[in-house]
Amino acid sequence: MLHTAKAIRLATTRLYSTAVGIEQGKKAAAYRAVNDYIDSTRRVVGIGSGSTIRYAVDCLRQKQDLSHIVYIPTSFQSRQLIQQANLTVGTLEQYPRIDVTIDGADEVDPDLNCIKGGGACHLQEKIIAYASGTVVIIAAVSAIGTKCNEQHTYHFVGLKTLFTKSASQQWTNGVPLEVLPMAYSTILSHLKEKYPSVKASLRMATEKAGPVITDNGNFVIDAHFGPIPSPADLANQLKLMPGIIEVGLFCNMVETAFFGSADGSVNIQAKK
Ligand SMILES: O=C(CO)[C@H](O)[C@H](O)COP(=O)(O)O
Repeated sequence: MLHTAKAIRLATTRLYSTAVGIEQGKKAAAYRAVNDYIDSTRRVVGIGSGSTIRYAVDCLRQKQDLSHIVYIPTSFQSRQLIQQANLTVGTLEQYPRIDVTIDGADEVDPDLNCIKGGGACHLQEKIIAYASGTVVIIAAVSAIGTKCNEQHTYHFVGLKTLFTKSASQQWTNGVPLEVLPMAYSTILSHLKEKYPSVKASLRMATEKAGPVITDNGNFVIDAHFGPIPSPADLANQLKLMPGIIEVGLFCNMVETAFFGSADGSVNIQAKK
């Protein structure tokens, strides 16, 4: 009994310190990216979505000399973050071209191709990234623990990490595909036929009955293809399937990725 209580205490402490370490890593990456990339010469800055971007907005909020910058959000969450920090929100309609965008990622490969869309925001994120002169990614270098999102609790080891061979080795929840609701079932069927080993499912909500609905009123399919040696080819193939609106593979878009560790150090990877 005593042993069990001690084991639970130990496990809780470890989990807590790991979670704290992950947050420290996210913060270190975000602050470094802001300090390296956002100065007073910037006019229009894109703000990604997710948990790591919160630290970037927090850092931007504290910079007095950046008050002229207009921030373009990539989601409802992102717009709220900008507004709550009393920063200026703009739209893509007003500012079709963006100087630089900072965003998070679920997995990044050595060529800085990313899997994104863990928060189901990848359609707007990709539009904003494509409109940006420069895209930088921020993430914790490694994460051991649990992460909750709308769909379910993820158990992962080394989720945010540079991987060595090909995309989709750490992020095994699948490549997020934003799909038109009327097409989801036929897309699942086409995916199975075209990629027999794929594990694909409709992302379900936890705080509501039924599927996750994106900010754009669509559904999300998570399609796990196993390791992806050529992410750009896969993304292009998937985009040809009617009903798939956007694929959570961001290829050849990122200039620099910042991976933060619990000790505050940041591993910076630049596009080769
Ligand atoms: O692509 C995203 C949302 O669609 C996020 O940027 C990605 O999931 C990373 O999120 P987090 O910073 O919470 O780890």
